[in-house]
Amino acid sequence: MSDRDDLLEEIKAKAVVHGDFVLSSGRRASWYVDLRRVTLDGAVAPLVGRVMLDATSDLDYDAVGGLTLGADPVATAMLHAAAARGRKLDAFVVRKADKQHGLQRRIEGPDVAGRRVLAVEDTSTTGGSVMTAVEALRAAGAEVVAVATILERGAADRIAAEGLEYRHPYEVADLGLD
Ligand SMILES: O=P(O)(O)OC[C@H]1O[C@H](OP(=O)(O)OP(=O)(O)O)[C@H](O)[C@@H]1O
Ligand SMILES: O=C(O)c1cc(=O)[nH]c(=O)[nH]1
Repeated sequence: MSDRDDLLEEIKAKAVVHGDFVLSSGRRASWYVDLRRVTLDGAVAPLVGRVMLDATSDLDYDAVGGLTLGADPVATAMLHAAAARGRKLDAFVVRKADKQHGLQRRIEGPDVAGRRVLAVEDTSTTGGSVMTAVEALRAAGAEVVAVATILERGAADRIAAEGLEYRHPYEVADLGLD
């Protein structure tokens, strides 16, 4: 089995939940994929990092992150997987709102200004969250080379309309859901 196959089995076993849910966008859905249950699982997080690095291996970027909270463990998993492969990859966290005290930074971590960065998510439904991160990154002077999410749930058209490359190792059909 490949890393991609192994991670898919972990997602199906641990993250898919059926019920009546309100999504981030306010839409309702009869199923939810709680990817935090895999991205924060100590046995599975290294797999997340490798799969996301493999899905973006042809892209040139040296920092990765997105809108807190779902994006954070994805970014750090990639950082550690890259380190295990002998590659330095920084991570960053985009706050949902400006911080009012301390250094008042919207984007935490090593500076992204002038750098080629990858904007990540755990899943994207409307693309609203990841585009919030993209806008904050551009405002901070970063060049966003692409968007990458573990599971594409419906955001592909919006991300394409923004002229952004979009990588996602899995889509809804892979989970047997629609
Ligand atoms: O493509 P979208 O319509 O924006 O939906 C996807 C977003 O929803 C979830 O986060 P949520 O807003 O629940 O917040 P959290 O990451 O802080 O848990 C998920 O982690 C994505 O960030
Ligand atoms: O759209 C969302 O808010 C959403 C959908 C989903 O399947 N998982 C998740 O964490 N958020």
